[in-house]
Amino acid sequence: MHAVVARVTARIAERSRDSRAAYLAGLDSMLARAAPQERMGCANLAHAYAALPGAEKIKLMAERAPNLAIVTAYNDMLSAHQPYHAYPALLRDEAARCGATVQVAGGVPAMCDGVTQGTPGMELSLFSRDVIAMGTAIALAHDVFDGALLLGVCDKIVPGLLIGALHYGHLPCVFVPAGPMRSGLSNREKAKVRELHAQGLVGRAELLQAESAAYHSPGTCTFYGTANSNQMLLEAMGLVLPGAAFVHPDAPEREQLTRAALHTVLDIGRRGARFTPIGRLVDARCIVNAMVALLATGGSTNHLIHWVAVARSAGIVIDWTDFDELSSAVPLLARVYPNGEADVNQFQAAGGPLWVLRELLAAGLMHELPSVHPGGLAAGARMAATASGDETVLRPVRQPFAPTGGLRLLQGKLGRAVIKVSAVPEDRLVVQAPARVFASQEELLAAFSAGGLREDMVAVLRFQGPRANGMPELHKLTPALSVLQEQGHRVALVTDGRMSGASGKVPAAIHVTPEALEGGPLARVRDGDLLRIDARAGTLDALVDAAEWQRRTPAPPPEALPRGFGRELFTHFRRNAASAEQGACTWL
Ligand SMILES: O=C(O)[C@H](O)[C@@H](O)[C@H](O)[C@H](O)COP(=O)(O)O
Ligand code: SF4
Repeated sequence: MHAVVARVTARIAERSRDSRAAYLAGLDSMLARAAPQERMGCANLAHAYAALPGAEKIKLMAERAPNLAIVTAYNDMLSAHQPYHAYPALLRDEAARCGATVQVAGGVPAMCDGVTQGTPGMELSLFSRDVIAMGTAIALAHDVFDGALLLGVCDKIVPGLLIGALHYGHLPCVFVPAGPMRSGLSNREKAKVRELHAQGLVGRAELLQAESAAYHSPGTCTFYGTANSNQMLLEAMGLVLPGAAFVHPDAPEREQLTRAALHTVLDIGRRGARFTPIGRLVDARCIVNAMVALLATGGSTNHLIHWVAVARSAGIVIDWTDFDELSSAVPLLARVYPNGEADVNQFQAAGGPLWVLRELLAAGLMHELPSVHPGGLAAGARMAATASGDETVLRPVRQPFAPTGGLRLLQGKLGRAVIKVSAVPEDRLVVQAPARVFASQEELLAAFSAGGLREDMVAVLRFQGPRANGMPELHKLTPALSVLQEQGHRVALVTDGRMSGASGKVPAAIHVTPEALEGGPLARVRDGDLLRIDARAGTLDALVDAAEWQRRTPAPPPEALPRGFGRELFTHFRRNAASAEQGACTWL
């Protein structure tokens, strides 16, 4: 085991000792209970089974057949989730063949960040994660289940399902992916058309044509953003069938993998050969494996928030210093857009998540752990080829793209922040320039369209944190900032908001904590202040005289509270949200 990985794991386990012990005690008390048929009232059972066909009622009542919950995030709005419409029938059919039953225990909402990007709806996005977690708990609260199949792929949906399922840690759970769409217009070509449009060089019709050629059918979008990072992290945690993530929705193997997921939940159930409740599987080592996989692939910055919340749901406490320390030892093995030209289909063809696991396990950078698959992570990793299928996409640990991971911690006078370095050109890892403060992304884009930004600048967008407006992704800024960068200006973004997992090539210090609304230093920044983002040194500073800095009165937050688009319904989420570094949890 690599010394840094061992040290960080030990520190996390020690820090989490009491909370993890309390979590496991709760899990064991749930396991100690009698079967639902004894433990629950007759009316409860009758209600639970009322809609089942007669034969299945008998299976459950008389034969005590295993009954599995399906928690589904199906809707037609996420291309990645649209295939799920057919999954319950498929799983029901497979369960009947195994003498088991399945019930759709509940559906959870799923927001497509691509649809809401740049719109007020994006201010519900982060908190939808906790709504999904609550929905998962509501589904599993029917409490007549021997295991769960979790149907979700995208950004906040996998974290939300995982957070909810971990609150039922006594259950064996398996994630059931649906796969990516085939490659259309490449992500780089799509980004180019966006930049031309941002400069007024192509019209809306041409832009729409390009976007539609990129996003063209059912399946996950092909950039390595938050959704596809979710798949890599689920593989690293052993919560999905090995190699299941990136098989296309319409491939013949997809149905086999979905049916096999049902067998797997039965195998790891209490009557199966390898009882593996999710709450025991997800321990400090498992969380560290996810962190390592994120760093080794330059995954989404959103997981520096979501996986803190996931870990906490299993009684495990992690922070950005843990990520940063691991990043110093974990090499960058993958270059998938926005970290390179390739898309997730080329990533899969080059060896995919299993190849990454194989390399990281062999190098002692990942813990060899049990998984939902017989033989654990190692057995899954052995399914990968021994050599990379394309060294422009996947490289071995002995010859990585970079000796350190794709995400870094920044800290200094402006607070603590994170930056994705794997997508930023080498000569942009340090940017020192005058601040330009904007009240909103719209204001910045208007200034860009008016031609007012042709200069070196650090754009500061504040009051975008969890408690301010729900911490939206500000990814619509990427084309404009990219154009400025390509014109030779030294530009960067500093914000207490988020960026998309698909953002990348412009240096961005994001998730700044404490957020401006909570007295964070960003509120003291003025136009013209010299700011410095140094991703090499890991610093984020305002080069302003200390006395002057202290004298300053923090800028006031925007008067109007977020209203419309149902944002009023999330007032208590904003009020209760923990900091980004604490996972922006709204339930603590
Ligand atoms: O974190 C992510 O990966 C993003 O939220 C992603 O899910 C979102 O859809 C982007 O907006 C897609 O990128 P475009 O907006 O560039 O299409
Ligand atoms: S990856 Fe993003 S844009 Fe694509 S379906 Fe998922 S949420 Fe929507």
